[in-house]
Amino acid sequence: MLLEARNLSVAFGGIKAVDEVSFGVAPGEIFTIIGPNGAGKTTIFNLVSRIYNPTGGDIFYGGQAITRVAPQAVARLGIARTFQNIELFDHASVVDNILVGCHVKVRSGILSELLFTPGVRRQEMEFRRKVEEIIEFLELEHHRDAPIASLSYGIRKVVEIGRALALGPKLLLLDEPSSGLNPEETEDMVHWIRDIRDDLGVTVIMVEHDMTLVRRVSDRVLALESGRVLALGDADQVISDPRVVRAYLGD
Ligand SMILES: Nc1ncnc2c1ncn2[C@@H]1O[C@H](COP(=O)(O)OP(=O)(O)OP(=O)(O)O)[C@@H](O)[C@H]1O
Repeated sequence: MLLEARNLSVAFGGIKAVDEVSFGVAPGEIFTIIGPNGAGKTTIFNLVSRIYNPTGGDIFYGGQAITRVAPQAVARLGIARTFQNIELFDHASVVDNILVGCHVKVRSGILSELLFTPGVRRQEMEFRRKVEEIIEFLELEHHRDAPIASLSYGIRKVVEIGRALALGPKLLLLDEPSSGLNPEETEDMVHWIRDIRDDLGVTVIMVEHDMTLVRRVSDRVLALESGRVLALGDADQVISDPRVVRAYLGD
């Protein structure tokens, strides 16, 4: 397994947002977490990306426990994410926003960065090349120099994915990739998610409400309700599970 959660729990003021949740994600899988509002989906992302500390259980990545490592260390290990509400620099260009993603991974000292040593310069060139590759991959050429604020919501979501890819991740966490998108943009998103896995070999875990998207791209699905596992398995099987249908209808 590339990522494994074992009996993962977190409580906020006595409320168990995530309660003894266990699941594993295999390399190359597209794994989706579904569930009604407040079920604990984003909280699981915040636990994996180490924004929250669990109150119980463990998280393993490539067999190594990451339950207590710092968020920056998680990024360096190759776990990247996007957010439910896009978090980009609105007045910077597409190129510059994606470039930020490259810098998350570097550890060159502040002094060598200030002096702009040959090593740093080489690295900067390498980053620029990487950004161009991502821009081409995500077909953002037309928007490369545009400030984020001037772009449609759909394009911004793709840029945010580009920034996450700049980290060179093995695992990509996508928080509601279709939220705020129109049907045409959602259709494009289906293709981006598949291409990221098929062409770049990146394992994807996503949180998603749009069941058409979930069904079309997911290998396996984890359904949560009130912080607990309701169902886990094949996408079609979980989506049509009567307990899952009931949980959504009660939402
Ligand atoms: N930092 C926090 N402090 C207090 N409560 C929190 C915190 N983060 C999450 N929660 C609570 O944990 C529960 C799960 O929230 P979470 O955001 O994970 O749900 P979700 O399944 O992602 O919902 P949605 O579909 O609405 O995004 C909710 O009751 C929420 O209020």
